[in-house]
Amino acid sequence: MAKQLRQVTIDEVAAHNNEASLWIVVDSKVYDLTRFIDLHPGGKNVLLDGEVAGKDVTNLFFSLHRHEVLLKPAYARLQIGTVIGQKEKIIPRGSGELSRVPYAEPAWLSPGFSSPYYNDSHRRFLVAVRKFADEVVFPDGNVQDGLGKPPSPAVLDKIAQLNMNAMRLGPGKHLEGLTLMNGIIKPEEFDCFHEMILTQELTNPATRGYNDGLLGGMVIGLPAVMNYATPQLKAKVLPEVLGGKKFISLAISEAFAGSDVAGLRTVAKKTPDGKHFIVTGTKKWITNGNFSDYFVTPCRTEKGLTVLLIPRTPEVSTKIIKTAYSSSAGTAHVFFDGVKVPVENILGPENGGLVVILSNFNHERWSMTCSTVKNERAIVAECFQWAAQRIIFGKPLLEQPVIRSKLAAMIARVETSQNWLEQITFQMNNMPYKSQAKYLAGPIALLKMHTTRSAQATATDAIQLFGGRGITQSGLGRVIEAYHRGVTFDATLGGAEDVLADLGVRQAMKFLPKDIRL
Ligand code: HEM
Repeated sequence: MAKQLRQVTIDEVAAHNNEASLWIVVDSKVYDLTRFIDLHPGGKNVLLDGEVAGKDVTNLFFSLHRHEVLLKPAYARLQIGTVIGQKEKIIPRGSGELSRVPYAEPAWLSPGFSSPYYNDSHRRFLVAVRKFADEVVFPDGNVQDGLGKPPSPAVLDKIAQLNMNAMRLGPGKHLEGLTLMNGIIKPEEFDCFHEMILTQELTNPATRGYNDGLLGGMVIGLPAVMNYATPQLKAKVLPEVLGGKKFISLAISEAFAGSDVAGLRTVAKKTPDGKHFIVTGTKKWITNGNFSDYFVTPCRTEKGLTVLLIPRTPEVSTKIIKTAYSSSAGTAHVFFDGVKVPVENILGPENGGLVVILSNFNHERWSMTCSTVKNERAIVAECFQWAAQRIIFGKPLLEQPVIRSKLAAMIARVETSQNWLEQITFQMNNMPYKSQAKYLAGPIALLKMHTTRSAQATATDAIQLFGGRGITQSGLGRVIEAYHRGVTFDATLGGAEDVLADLGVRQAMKFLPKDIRL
């Protein structure tokens, strides 16, 4: 039965001002902290201070804690009543709702703005996905990311039931006949902007490892199966993976070679009867590798590179690699010790695997950029709110011109990234797939380089704004701390910034006419 809350006067609160009975008021709510004094993570003395015990400490409380502290059931139950004549003033964003903080949402969701790229189906879709993320995904992420465990099976099941796995691979034939997000959108309506929304809404700046654990391996690995596997192999693997029953990862990088795929050393040797390959080698930094059932693996073969779909067998073993973010991502070493793989598992042309790898990169980098921009925006909003509520030298941080200048730079960076991302997404919606490899490989590489550089600059600025809180894993700056640690993954996975910068310009050089001069 719900606890009956009392109506209390401010004078009554004031009488409970010592260790024997300690009450406080935060935003019209009366809390009895008597039995909490010794349990308070911030210590006992601060609660017994003459300016705190028996007082309305709303401003002080919010200068030291995130609002979420009061919403946690363990702490919410400390409330015993409300102050007569007062009303709650601090309203958190509800599940599925938009943020009211300026620049916390992209322009198309901001009051008064319109956009040529989005219609009502995108808005409906965003609200449904955001509600699902708020209620199902993020609560799981907050727990599992801390424990270093992959997303819970129950969450992955729900994701699969809504056909989100299929949607995360973008528009296309694989969506035909599926009920998407309980029917909120039809398969034929689904476009790259819906995919962008889905990718962005499932990501959370506070749980970067978990975000990748949420089947990042599938997003970057399964397209190679969809585009290059035999019909028989597709018929077996796609339903298993899209249905959330089996997991897949893209196993390219090795200790010897990262972005330099020509240097790969994993070898696949054909058996004398020509029916199998025997694969030997080690892959490194494989996202989701630790819990994957399938590995999309480029190997050296007689005359080049061949991409194989390698199922987990006793000859395949995996080991977690501890990285700066959570092991939720399942980042692993993958060891192939003489694995027998049928030739039917070749993806794309034998000895022509480079095409498979390169064609995969565009979608991979684009989807990573979607997440980077979303998380950077969330950090801009954290900083805006903090600058408004942090009182220093008697006034809010936001009153300082230097702070407004920092915020201006952050806003300009995220808006630039978002607008470029939308422009490229529009091209993806309208350009035939084959032309995309020709025209978009360069721009997507430069876009990813730009967004991760910008995101890193924002992470650094955010730490300056939050000070020590921004490098602390709990409390007010916990999102900033996690973001700052995780943003380097954005800048590294899918191609390091310098490699992408170089690729972008080299692609443009192909279009530079030889017959022009200044
Ligand atoms: C309902 C009442 C309160 C609850 C449930 C509560 C809970 C917490 C929790 C969970 C933390 C750990 C850090 C975090 O997760 O934010 C904390 C830290 C702290 N709390 Fe409280 N608290 C309460 C009231 C107060 C009050 C009235 C003060 C007044 C000064 C206070 C001062 C502090 C301080 C100084 C810290 C350490 C902050 C830091 O290290 O940055 N708390 N509190």
